[in-house]
Parts: sequence; structure tokens; C-alpha cells
Amino acid sequence: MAAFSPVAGFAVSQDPDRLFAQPLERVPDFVFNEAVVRVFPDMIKRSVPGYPTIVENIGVLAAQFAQPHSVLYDLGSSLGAVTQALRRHVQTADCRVIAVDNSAAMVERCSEYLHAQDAMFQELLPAEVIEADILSLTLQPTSLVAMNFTLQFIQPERRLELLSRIRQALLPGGALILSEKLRFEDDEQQALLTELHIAFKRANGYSELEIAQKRNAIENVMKPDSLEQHRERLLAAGFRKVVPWFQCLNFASLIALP
Ligand SMILES: Nc1ncnc2c1ncn2[C@@H]1O[C@H](C[S@+](CC[C@H]([NH3+])C(=O)[O-])CC(=O)[O-])[C@@H](O)[C@H]1O
Ligand SMILES: O=C(O)C(=O)Cc1ccccc1
Repeated sequence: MAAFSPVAGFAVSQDPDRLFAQPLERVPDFVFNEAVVRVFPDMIKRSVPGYPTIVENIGVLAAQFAQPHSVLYDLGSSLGAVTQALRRHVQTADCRVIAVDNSAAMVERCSEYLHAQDAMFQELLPAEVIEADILSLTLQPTSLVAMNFTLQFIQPERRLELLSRIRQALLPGGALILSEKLRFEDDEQQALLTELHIAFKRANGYSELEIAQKRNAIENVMKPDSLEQHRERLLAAGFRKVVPWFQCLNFASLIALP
């Protein structure tokens, strides 16, 4: 089903996420395929506490860091929610947005959304989406890099090199905005916030079976780090300052300054 969205200004997929509603004999590893694309807006809103607030405010924050005549990156863009927030909020002269994702299904739908926006609104920042692995992407000089829940899907041993390349590409006055699910080193805190996240999902209509099967699907592909690991790795990558600006349960967003 597609419904008109007053925020996006055009029809977006509104299919409810029922991907894990039926018992599966074997739960396959989670992949960002066509089936996920169809339900993605519903899935991420019902699964990530604070997601709409984070996305909208990335636009607000980005407007403070965007430098004239520069590129803004949305790395792991999925359907381009962050790209759209950047286009709505950033008014800095001669900026353009490059969204990147390695899922062909995501890129195809994201591109449709961007073209629909181009057709409906004037004076939006130019935006393009490219299908690429962010680990092998050459970054242009950039004033703003957003990675909204993407780093957690990168192999842990490659995270530092990626952040180092982002740091090297960042212009003075720019920033990286990094949102991630967090893990906690204190067992009691980890258990409490995991339980509260499950309560959040339950309150959003997910059954115990859906919650359990989704957990199995993501456990091999999504590896959260602790806030301390993020901070240390960002400093090791050459960032000089790490400032958390949002946390809701076990989901957080950080600003890292070059
Ligand atoms: N190596 C990679 N290269 C490029 N893309 C990748 C890679 N690995 C994973 N991805 C992509 O990163 C995205 C992660 S979702 C981001 C949500 C979005 N930012 C949002 O604000 O709506 C987060 C989530 O679903 O929890 C997917 O689209 C992957 O295809
Ligand atoms: O669903 C979860 O439990 C998550 O932690 C986040 C998520 C959201 C969307 C796709 C994959 C993971």
C-alpha cells in the first residue's frame, strides 16, 4: 500500500512489517532486500525508539555544520529519510547531498523518492543516491557525514578504517553525526535496557514471536558497540571531540568533531 505523506510530500510505502510474524523453521540472517524495503518505514519506526526525532534533528544539526560549496553524505541511506531531512533543513549555498547504500532494492526505491521530491519542490538541495559499499567509496571533501544506524552493520574490524577515512574527508567546521544501537558493559544496565526495548516493540504491536525471530535474524549481522568503544574509536580515528546529543533507551546519536 502507498499513502500520501504530508511530510515527504508524496506517496511512501506504508506496508506494515509482518516479516517475522509466522514461525520460521530456520530464521535466515537479516538482509536489506525487496521484502524489507516494502515494510522498512514501518519497521524502523516501530523498532528504533526515537527514530523520527533523530532523523528530523539530523537536519537541524546539519544546518549548523554545512559549509558552502560542499558535499553532505548520508552513508547507509536506506530509503533516504536522512537525505530528505538534510534537503528540508540545510540552506547553505551550493551544498549537495550524496546518499550511499549497497542494497540495490533500497537504492532503487530511494531514487524514486528523491525524483518525486525534485518534481514537487523547488529550491531543494540537489541530491543523488549511489549504490556502493561505503567501505570502498572514495569520499569527496565533505562538511557533514551522517551515518544513521549504519556502522553497526559494518564488520567490527573495519569500523576504524572507515571512520578514519571519514575524518580525513571532513572539512574544518564540519561534523560526523553517528547514530547507533548501544551495548552496555554493565550487565544490569544491558539487561534493563534490552527489556525496555522489548517493551517498546511490544507496545508498537510486535508479538513475542516477531521480537524473538527478528533478534535471531539480526544477531549475526548487527553488532552494537558500547558508548565507550565508540568514543575511543572516534578519537583513534582522529576526531577531537565526541558529544552525545540524543539517547532513547539503547539507541543513541553522537556528534563527532574533526
Ligand atoms: N557496507 C555498506 N555500504 C553501504 N550501505 C550499507 C553497508 N552495510 C549496510 N548498509 C546499509 O545500511 C542501511 C542500514 S539501515 C539505515 C537507516 C537509514 N540511515 C535511515 O535513517 O532511515 C539501519 C537499520 O535498518 O537498522 C541499510 O540500508 C543497508 O543496506
Ligand atoms: O529491530 C531491532 O531490534 C533493532 O535493533 C533495529 C533494527 C531496525 C531495523 C532493521 C534492523 C535492525
